[in-house]
Amino acid sequence: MEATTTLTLSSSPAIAARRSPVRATISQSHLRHCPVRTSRLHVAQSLASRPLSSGWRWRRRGSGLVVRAETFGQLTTGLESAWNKLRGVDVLTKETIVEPMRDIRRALLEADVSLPVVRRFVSSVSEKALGSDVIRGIRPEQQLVKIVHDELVQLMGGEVSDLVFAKTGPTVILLAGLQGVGKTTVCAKLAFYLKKLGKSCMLVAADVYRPAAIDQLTVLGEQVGVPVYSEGTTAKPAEITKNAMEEAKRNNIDAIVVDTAGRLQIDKTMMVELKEVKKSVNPTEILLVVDAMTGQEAAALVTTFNIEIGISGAILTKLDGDSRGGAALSVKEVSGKPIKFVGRGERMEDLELFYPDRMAQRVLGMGDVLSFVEKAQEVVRQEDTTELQKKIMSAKFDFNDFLKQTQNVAKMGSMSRVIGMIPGMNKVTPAQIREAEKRLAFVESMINAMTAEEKEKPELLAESRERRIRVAEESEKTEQEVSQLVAQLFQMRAQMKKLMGMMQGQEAIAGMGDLMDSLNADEKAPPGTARRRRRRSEPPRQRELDAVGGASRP
Ligand SMILES: Nc1nc2c(ncn2[C@@H]2O[C@H](COP(=O)(O)OP(=O)(O)OP(=O)(O)O)[C@@H](O)[C@H]2O)c(=O)[nH]1
Repeated sequence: MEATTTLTLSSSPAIAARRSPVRATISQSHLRHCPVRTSRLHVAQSLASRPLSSGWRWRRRGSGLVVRAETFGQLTTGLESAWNKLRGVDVLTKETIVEPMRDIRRALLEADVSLPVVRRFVSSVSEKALGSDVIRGIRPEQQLVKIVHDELVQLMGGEVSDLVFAKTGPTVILLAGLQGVGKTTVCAKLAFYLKKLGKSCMLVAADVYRPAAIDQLTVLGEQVGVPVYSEGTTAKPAEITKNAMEEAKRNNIDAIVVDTAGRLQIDKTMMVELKEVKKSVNPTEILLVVDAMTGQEAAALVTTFNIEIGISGAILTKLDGDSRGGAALSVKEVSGKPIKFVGRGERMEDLELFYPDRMAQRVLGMGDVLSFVEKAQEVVRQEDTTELQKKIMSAKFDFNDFLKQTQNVAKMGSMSRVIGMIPGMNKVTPAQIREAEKRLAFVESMINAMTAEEKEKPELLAESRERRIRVAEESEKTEQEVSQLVAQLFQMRAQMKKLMGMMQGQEAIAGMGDLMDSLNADEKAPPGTARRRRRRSEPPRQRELDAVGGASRP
């Protein structure tokens, strides 16, 4: 009997509104020989007897593998092998760039960038590499990285292409796209984005073929706090949109976002309908929503829609999935239309403007500091930061602060996304990210078992073994794990204060307080025996530092 794996096709909230998760058993051999992407969609489709959006998630039970590749991970690695070929080379010549350019070509093709685009890109980079002057102190591989970076930025449109707003009357944003790419979700995300800009917004349910689409839009509209205009499934989309426009004018609404029906593939009816809507309200923006995981196919779709109805740009969804980057790199070059936004998750805040330069940095594994700072500024209020700095400098950083910081990171997006924005962290593997997420949940469970006083005064836990035992019992952890957590907090206090002190030019603080000593002593001594006091200056036991996950050695 062939080994089988049970797949739980858990669905995302929006799909859950339409159908329950689907469970299936599939043979290992079937999974083994299918590339992940195909088997995921193949499995989903064979089970659900209809093509599903790639918004489904799947994971094998037991010792299975959580399938989640990193956006651009493969492309970044492929490009890196190009730079590595230039190690020891002193100047870029026709001969020395042959191998690196072959690597770049292969990396782009594997990222599902269309061949004509790859050919043009490689020839442009080669020309610039050979034409570039040797700059003193700049290594050839650094020169090539810079040339590739600039070419990637140009390939993706050069600069950000923001939403265009109507000069008078409501701005009309018409969304089109195939089934399941994320149009309805993007409608709500756009409303969320417009509200952040201080603009009033109304959603329009013009997808009259799927009653669930109207319900879904209504639910999402409530979630974002914007009205949803609909006339059910009997009226024509053009009529609905026209009436919605009148309603928006009456209520002085700044922008309306129109959700339209998706199809499995482009069909005449869909195009005729979109042309009628366009004629009835003359939209300010017609944006095609495409799934980043469809690679160069997305670029072809944008071209077709642009020829058929004329579009002003594209919105790339599911960039948080295992997209290889081909869509992001191909759309502008193939269709001539810019990507205006990217979706990086299912939450309403997971829609952001598309910055070609930042995307190029991520592709090159340089992180995305600007987005990181913007995200941090969105979730962390200035006064909280000032308050936090004071607490750090007075070594009063407590478990409430710890919890607040972890929650702020969570608000910035998934751990993999936050890490992806930090330069040099692109080497962090999905397994390490999952480990970090697990560790965070583990720590939060212990903190949540503490009393408000203990969170504010961790010294109480350091001084009282009974308290630590109670927290361990309530959080179903061991006393040792609670002790390690408390020890880590004191480590963090010292390191953060030292770091802050160095940044402000102050002297690093003296060693850890007695509390660490009493804590360490407890660890060693069997329960109930007297505590051994340690000298103040003695650094925390290496085991504590190791327990902090390899914290800096004394
Ligand atoms: N991971 C991820 N999922 C997304 C993103 N955008 C949308 N989704 C999910 O994709 C699935 C389909 O989204 P919908 O908005 O229903 O797609 P649609 O194009 O309106 O689908 P139809 O109404 O059938 O045409 C949902 O589960 C969404 O939560 C994204 O950026 N990342």
